[in-house]
Amino acid sequence: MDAFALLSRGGAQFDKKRFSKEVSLFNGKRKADERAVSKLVVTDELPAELDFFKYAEGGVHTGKTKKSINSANGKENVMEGVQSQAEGSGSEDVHTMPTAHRIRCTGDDVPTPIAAFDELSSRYSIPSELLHNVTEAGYSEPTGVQTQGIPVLLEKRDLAAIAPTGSGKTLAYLLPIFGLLGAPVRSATNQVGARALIVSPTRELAQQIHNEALKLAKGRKWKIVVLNKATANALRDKAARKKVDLIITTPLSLVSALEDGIVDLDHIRHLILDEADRLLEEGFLKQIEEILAACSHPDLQKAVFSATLPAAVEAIANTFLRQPIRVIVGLKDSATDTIHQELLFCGSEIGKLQALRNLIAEGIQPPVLIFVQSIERATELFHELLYDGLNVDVVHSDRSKAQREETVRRFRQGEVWVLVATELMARGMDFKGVNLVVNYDFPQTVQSYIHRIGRTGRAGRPGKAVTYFTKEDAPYVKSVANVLKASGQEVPQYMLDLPKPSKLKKRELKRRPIERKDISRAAGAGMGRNLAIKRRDMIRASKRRKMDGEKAGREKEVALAEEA
Ligand SMILES: Nc1ncnc2c1ncn2[C@@H]1O[C@H](COP(=O)(O)OP(=O)(O)OP(=O)(O)O)[C@@H](O)[C@H]1O
Repeated sequence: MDAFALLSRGGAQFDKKRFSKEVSLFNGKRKADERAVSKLVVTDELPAELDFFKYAEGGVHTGKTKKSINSANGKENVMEGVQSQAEGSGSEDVHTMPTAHRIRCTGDDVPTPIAAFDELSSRYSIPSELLHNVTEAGYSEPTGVQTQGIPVLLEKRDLAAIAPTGSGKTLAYLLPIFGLLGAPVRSATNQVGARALIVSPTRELAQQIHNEALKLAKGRKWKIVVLNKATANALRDKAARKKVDLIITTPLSLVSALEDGIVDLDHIRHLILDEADRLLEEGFLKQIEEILAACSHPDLQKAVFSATLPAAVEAIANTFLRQPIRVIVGLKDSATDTIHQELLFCGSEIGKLQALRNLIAEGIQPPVLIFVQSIERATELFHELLYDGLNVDVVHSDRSKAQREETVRRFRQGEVWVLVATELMARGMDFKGVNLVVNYDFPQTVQSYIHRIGRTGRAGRPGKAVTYFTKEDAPYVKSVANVLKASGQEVPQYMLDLPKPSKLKKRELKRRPIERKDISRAAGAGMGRNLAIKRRDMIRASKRRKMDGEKAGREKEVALAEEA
């Protein structure tokens, strides 16, 4: 289908005349030679540059047949195939899913899964308005993680849920929370304050969860608050605080609200850690410990959710989960199988830029998300693509909250077709129609790879992910190549034969990304002097315009705040 028709289906409007240049770009009508880029030769054999390892034989790994991107029955079902498997000791209950979901479930007294949302009213007295809102959202049947996760949470059990990106984990915890919150408390004397808490690693994700929660709670008078400066101010009023039912927050916002004494977690009964493996990593762990300590209710129910949960992090989770039930959908730490994945050796930084320009020249379907490893590189690549005349924007943590929100909004609406992003956008963000993810910079961990590419191929839709690597990344390629292999994708054998990185090297990479040549320097390298000067001037002018725009925006914000 035509990319623009596809985007317009989601309500976005495109002025093809005004953006005729971009339209031709995205439709692949622009001649490749106009772009003065040399074509990269994609090879299945070990590139000479990588032969310093002196061991790998070339050839495509053909041990597995490639899975089709759509499910075999053509239904928009997130999961396919039945594969239930016992894990752990024989004393644990193991559920065999009667439906077409690959689920492994361990723990004591595992609740029976649901086959349909309707069952929730008879089994758990879930209010009809809630189920009506589920139907209104277009969810006709529960996804794998929902079939098992929802009853586990409704039976007030602790839960560790690991399910692929885009498989509906948000609803798997929101629906039970609303089911357990009961009727909204209206009388001031009975109000105790927040009874449920959802923690997510980024503001953007917290905001997205908030939007989903509002949709699901439509018609019910629960007070749902996403913590930010404005709401924190409002919560200084004790009476306002008592009215809150559910708080959604990042760890940092919550800890500073706790320190300011404007949030009280004594009555929290349900705590969800979304993207739990990220939250339990160094950097967030201390804050999570503070939050756990502040949730002092004896009946506190805790649940962790993620698409990835490495064993070491799960061990940390198990220190605070009480007799948890563990639900794994699909293969643990694997990519969603509706994503077609490619790994591309580009030789050098110049090669990466050429590869991206080739890809664009050949025609790509927006929306496209491009990941880089740092704020500087995001800015550089953004300016390169802007210079190329693309409808592009950039999002990273150095941009103001208002700018970040606006960029995300415009990307969702289809007003921005290519978004350059840092790791900030890698987790949880639900951009429904993303057709392509490009890992311009090789991800620092396998988990990062899985989450980044998981921005496409969501809710059973097909998607594509291309990952570039250079000689410098070669030591880390094998782990990602194994993810491709596990998802049934074709992988050149030499990638699988590369040596594993040592634990030390992995730790180093996790701490600090690989040093790379600047994108702008790489961009200038292949050009004539005059072209390079012209390019530099254009980028400078665009930076100036952007800074002027941002300054004006900030002044407007201040003026508005003062008016308020
Ligand atoms: N039962 C359902 N049927 C169809 N679509 C659903 C269902 N439940 C959720 N979805 C849709 O699936 C998409 C992905 O859901 P969600 O964002 O919760 O995924 P996730 O598993 O949390 O992904 P990630 O690991 O990336 O955070 C959303 O657009 C959501 O609206």
